[in-house]
Amino acid sequence: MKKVLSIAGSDCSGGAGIQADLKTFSAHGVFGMSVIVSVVAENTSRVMDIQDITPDMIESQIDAVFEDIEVDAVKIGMLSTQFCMEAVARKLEQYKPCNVVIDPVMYAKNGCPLMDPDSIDTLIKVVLPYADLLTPNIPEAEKISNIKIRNTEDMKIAAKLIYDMGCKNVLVKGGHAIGDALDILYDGKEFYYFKTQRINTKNTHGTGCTFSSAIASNLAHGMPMSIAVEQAKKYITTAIEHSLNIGKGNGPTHHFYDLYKNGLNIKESKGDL
Ligand SMILES: Nc1ncnc2c1ncn2[C@@H]1O[C@H](COP(=O)(O)OP(=O)(O)O)[C@@H](O)[C@H]1O
Ligand SMILES: Cc1ncc(COP(=O)(O)O)c(N)n1
Repeated sequence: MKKVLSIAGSDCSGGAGIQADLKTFSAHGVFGMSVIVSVVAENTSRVMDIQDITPDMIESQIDAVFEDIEVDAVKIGMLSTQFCMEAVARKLEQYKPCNVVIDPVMYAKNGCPLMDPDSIDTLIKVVLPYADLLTPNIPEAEKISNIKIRNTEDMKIAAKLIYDMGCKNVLVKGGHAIGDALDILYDGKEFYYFKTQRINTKNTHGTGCTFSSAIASNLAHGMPMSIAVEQAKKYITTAIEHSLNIGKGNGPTHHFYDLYKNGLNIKESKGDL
């Protein structure tokens, strides 16, 4: 069985962070593991409190996994401060895992900040170079590339600028754009386009977490990057189509193993199952 590690924050309401990652791993038939970087008291509407785990404890958790278990892919999510980033980067340098997918989480869907804005330089200089794939959404791509993204051409310019900062592939996600949900992958040579119709729902809590974990799972299964993204796009689209009206804010997406195994072809009604 392939083994995939998530290094991320804990979302007690279950829709994003480590919890979304582990659900996605199970749906993809990989063995999921988790290193908790921050404990976030959040729900579908707001972030109430954040407690960062100490850098020593982050490093110990990563040691505990790597000294014992071969890791086929790593997904990295919320890294709230420079100190968390440096701890994770030290361990990436030490263990040199393959298939590292980094989602540079900055805000929750409800707009609450999850990363200290002063840490952006550390994110770029210390963490980003370890990414086999970096998966910024549009606001994150704007912050990292330092350009304004207004259209597809701007997404491509940002992808190139971010690629030049040292990651091996960049996927600029268009969930925050208007119109079709278009994501653009750049591998330093070519652009690949992944497009679906926009689904009319507010229940998109955890979409970025789920998407990056699906990609990491597919890479662990041995898929080449563009195929891993293509398949993960199908997974996240179906998970959004069947997203759940849980909570008062942005509800979570739906992870359903049979949905994936059976070619994403399910008969159940949409909404709460
Ligand atoms: N309403 C939607 N309909 C269809 N796809 C969506 C929708 N919202 C987000 N997506 C897709 O979900 C994935 C996650 O993107 P995004 O929401 O931009 O990430 P993040 O959670 O990091 O903000 C992308 O593939 C994006 O295109
Ligand atoms: C612990 C944690 N990590 C990440 C996100 C962002 O989730 P997303 O961008 O996928 O909606 C979140 N809300 N909470």
